[in-house]
Amino acid sequence: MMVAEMNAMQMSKIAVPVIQASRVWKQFGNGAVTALKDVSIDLRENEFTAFVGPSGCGKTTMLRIIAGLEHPTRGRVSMNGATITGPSPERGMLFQAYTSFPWLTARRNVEYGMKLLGVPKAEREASAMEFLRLVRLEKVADKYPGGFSGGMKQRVALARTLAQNPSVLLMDEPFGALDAQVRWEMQELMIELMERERKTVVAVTHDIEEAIYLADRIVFFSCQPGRVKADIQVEFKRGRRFPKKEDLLAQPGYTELEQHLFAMMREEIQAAAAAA
Ligand SMILES: Nc1ncnc2c1ncn2[C@@H]1O[C@H](COP(=O)(O)OP(=O)(O)OP(=O)(O)O)[C@@H](O)[C@H]1O
Repeated sequence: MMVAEMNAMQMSKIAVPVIQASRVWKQFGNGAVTALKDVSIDLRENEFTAFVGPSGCGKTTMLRIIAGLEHPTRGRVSMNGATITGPSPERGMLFQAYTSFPWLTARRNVEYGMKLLGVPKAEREASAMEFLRLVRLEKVADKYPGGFSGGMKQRVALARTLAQNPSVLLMDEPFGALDAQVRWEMQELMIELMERERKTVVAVTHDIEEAIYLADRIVFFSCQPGRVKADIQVEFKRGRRFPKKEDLLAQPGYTELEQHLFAMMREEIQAAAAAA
């Protein structure tokens, strides 16, 4: 096979959309609120996409539609060509609120989803420990999360979601409730997981710095109604992910992208204030 052909094949494999949202509208309250207006987004395999934008511009609604927790009023969202009609273990969801069960140990929390999927006991026990090791909680595997810090609880939730082996991971402000240092540690852990697990990830975040650090691509939503204002490939990373956050900050192009995103955010906030 010729090199050029191989490259074309590899390219098409890399570019294949896992999730395709086409011309999605979402209205609430019998049309009183248009949360999304004609939004089309393709999410590609092993790509980390951040949904960014001011409050109330439809980021969470779009994420919930991809999860199958909401249905579009118009338009279609599909995964690998099949229309999404409801939640599926193929699409794991991680919320801001810690979603671990306090009455189960960390290990049982991680096993829980696998149990629902019918994974045999021995396999789920081994797998739970593997994922707890991955999020560095193996030493507290048999403790109850009630006594854990926020970061630890969120790592239990992350391990539980990953243990179900979703090909798409959807995160709604996953680190929003954590303090700055823990948030930073979680972001670096996410980079490590992306390299190891090769998932397609979408994260809603208000934090521009977090979006630039984690994402290969940033979809910026504008408000009233929610639309895609900009779809930005984070070109300056040139496909690399940075295990240490400070290494990214030193890259040429970082500051320009940050300034651009802040300027768009200001524009949107001012437009919303003028419309109010
Ligand atoms: N279940 C619902 N019923 C009525 N209106 C809703 C519902 N869910 C969302 N909305 C409205 O849809 C719009 C978009 O909300 P959404 O939560 O998707 O925005 P967001 O960008 O994620 O905001 P935030 O960043 O504050 O979470 C808002 O005006 C919101 O009030």
